[in-house]
Amino acid sequence: MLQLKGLKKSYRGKTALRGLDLTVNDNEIFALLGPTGAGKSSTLLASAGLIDLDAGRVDLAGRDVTESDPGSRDIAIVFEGFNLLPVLDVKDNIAFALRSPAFSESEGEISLRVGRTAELLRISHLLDRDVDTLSGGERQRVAIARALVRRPVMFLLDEPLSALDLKLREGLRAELRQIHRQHRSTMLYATHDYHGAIAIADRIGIIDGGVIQQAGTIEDIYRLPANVVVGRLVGSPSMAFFEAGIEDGHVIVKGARQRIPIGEFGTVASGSGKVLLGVWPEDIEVGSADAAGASTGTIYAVDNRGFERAIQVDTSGGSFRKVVPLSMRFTQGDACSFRIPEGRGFLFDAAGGRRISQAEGAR
Ligand SMILES: Nc1ncnc2c1ncn2[C@@H]1O[C@H](COP(=O)(O)OP(=O)(O)OP(=O)(O)O)[C@@H](O)[C@H]1O
Repeated sequence: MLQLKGLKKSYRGKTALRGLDLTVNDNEIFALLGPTGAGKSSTLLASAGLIDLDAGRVDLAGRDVTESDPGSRDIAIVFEGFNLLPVLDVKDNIAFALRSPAFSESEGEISLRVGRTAELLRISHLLDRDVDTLSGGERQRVAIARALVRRPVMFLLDEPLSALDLKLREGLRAELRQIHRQHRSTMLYATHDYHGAIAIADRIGIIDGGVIQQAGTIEDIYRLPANVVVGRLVGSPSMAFFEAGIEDGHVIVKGARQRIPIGEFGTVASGSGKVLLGVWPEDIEVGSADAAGASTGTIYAVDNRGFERAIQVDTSGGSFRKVVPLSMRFTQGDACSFRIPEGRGFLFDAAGGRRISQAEGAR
């Protein structure tokens, strides 16, 4: 549905996109997950034709639209700021795009479509209200209705839910999925919220530094994370990294007791030298300080979540965060043990951050 090739964009010398490639398939919800300044908005704006690119090509539904103006692209975009028109009431805001010269609908048809869309988003009771009297959540629904009513071939949603409280966010996310199922629409959803991305998306693209670092299902990414950037942006908590070295066919983690045979990581591109050992925190075993054969660390922080505890463990090779059951009664400053089970973990180039081991994480 959408294919971006080699997109480059700088704003007054500040590079936002550095040769970005991305494919969004027909009928999928694709989440663009990345930190602030990663290039998410620029990617969406470029797809919609709202910024001029320095280089690259945008194909929409099999057609090269790189030089086409935004109005002819049949894309609807919902921004974080909602972009509603304060002088119009809700129903005229929703109807706004349908009254443009690109549509030739009668007022009767427009009213019917606005009514149906409002029902879908449960805002029928708000149709006569001025938009500046609405709550943030209501405004967001109106903004989505306004995009949806056009039935575009594709939706671009830029952090559409970040201004809402958790409950509203979860509710609207479920509704977006529902709308997606009913309309079989294609959505590109930009967010910096990991939980939000995995909850809504069929596939995810990890974006940082103006390029897609990795794209795939969340399972694919967990199984074989492409690089350190991906490890740091995926997971909750994200991947743990330990400074390590390869010596005599073993991976030796700085300050730790374990010597892990290199064979456990599959084929490894480099036979010696400094590496980073990345492990999903769920795979790390932690226990009391006296556990036999384990390495030791210190509990730096404990975050009690009522039904579980999130701990941060400092070790000589690096620190990591992990969720443990409440029955593990760690307190700040305690010593603890940690162990990386066999067959878990990935090796990354210490300088460039690229994954150099080939074995999939056994999950
Ligand atoms: N109009 C602009 N003028 C100058 N620099 C800009 C402009 N728009 C974006 N940038 C810069 O380009 C880079 C990418 O910005 P972009 O808005 O695409 O990132 P983002 O991932 O959407 O970030 P956020 O999550 O904060 O919205 C950032 O460094 C940003 O400061």
